[in-house]
Amino acid sequence: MRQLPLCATQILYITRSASSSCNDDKLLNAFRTCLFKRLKQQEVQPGNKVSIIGSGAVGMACAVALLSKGITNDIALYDINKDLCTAESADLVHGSLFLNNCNVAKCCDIGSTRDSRVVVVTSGVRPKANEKPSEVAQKTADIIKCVMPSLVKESPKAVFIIVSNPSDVMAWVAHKISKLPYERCISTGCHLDTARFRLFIAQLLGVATSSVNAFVLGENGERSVPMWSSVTVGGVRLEQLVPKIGTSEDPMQWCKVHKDVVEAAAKVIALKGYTNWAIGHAVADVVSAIFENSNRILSLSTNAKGMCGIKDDIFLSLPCIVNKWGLFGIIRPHLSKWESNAMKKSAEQVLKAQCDIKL
Ligand SMILES: NC(=O)c1ccc[n+]([C@@H]2O[C@H](COP(=O)([O-])OP(=O)(O)OC[C@H]3O[C@@H](n4cnc5c(N)ncnc54)[C@H](O)[C@@H]3O)[C@@H](O)[C@H]2O)c1
Repeated sequence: MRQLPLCATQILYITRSASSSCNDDKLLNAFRTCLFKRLKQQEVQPGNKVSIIGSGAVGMACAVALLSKGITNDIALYDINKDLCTAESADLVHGSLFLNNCNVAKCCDIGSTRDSRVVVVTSGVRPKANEKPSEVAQKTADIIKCVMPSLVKESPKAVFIIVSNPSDVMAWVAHKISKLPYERCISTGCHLDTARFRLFIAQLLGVATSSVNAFVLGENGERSVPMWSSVTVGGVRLEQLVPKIGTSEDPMQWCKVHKDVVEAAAKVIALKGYTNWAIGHAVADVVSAIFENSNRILSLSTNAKGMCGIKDDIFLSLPCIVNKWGLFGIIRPHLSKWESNAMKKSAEQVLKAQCDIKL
């Protein structure tokens, strides 16, 4: 039996009073507080300019997804490798006729990213053979530390989406360096892991990916947490059919689906050296949720302190309400005992990686 959160007790108290109904303001406010933590709303940059930092495989996949889906027609590319940046922007802008008359500016200096509505940070390094993950993380953190102050100076009201890996730790580095408010400094976190999770379940069941409702939360990596207790297909909770779903006691061993999610990127990297297309679409989806002021709920990495029993300032994926302000709120997940333990391990993993970074 899961414990009721404090605000749920408050709801019970209010409903005991006469004539309360679900459109009662007091009751609704208590209910919203129970469901999600609300973040602040601050002035944001108008327009639809998206700056992409890093014109490598991921940066360009983001650009192509944003342009081909018509999410923006105004992109600025910035990369320390000026030739690559010049070539990629020219190659894309040659397709302007087919891409909403798009403008793809190459930025020889960070100044050209000025007044971006969204800044997508993909600059990083690819791991060399035998290089430790902590070494790659430190090199990437040094890049984030180097670019963030100027990016924020040029676009102080932009929403920053950190994609560079390890993305939870890099979003924390970006926040520490920039002091941006949490609602405007996020990482794609487990948004792609969630998409893969929904896809793999859908493939097994023979239904559309969009008809599987599910979330992967926690660390973006091996310690991500599949929310088996809330997976629904056509309104049916899978846990009702397989009570121990996802755990070691599950006779159907659905945990293999999550193993596939965790190993998905490595399998692609083993064959082509990197992943880019799916993350490009995941980023474009987050940007569209912002531009459309959609209030859609996506699994993004944000400061998780105070949620799910987490006591440290760490970035982890939680179901986030996304709108024009960036993050509008964070859903308070109701976790099973198994999920709660897994979240704790996820948090420990991120904290350990974070402590290894020299800021
Ligand atoms: N979050 C996710 O789910 C996810 C998925 C895939 C890849 N990634 C990460 O995205 C990042 C980029 O991957 P990639 O395959 O595009 O790598 P890449 O090597 O192809 O591109 C990285 C680019 O960053 C540029 N760069 C380096 N230092 C810079 C600086 N100081 N300023 C501007 N640009 C700089 C490089 O010149 C390079 O062009 C990596 O950290 C990767 O691990 C994250």
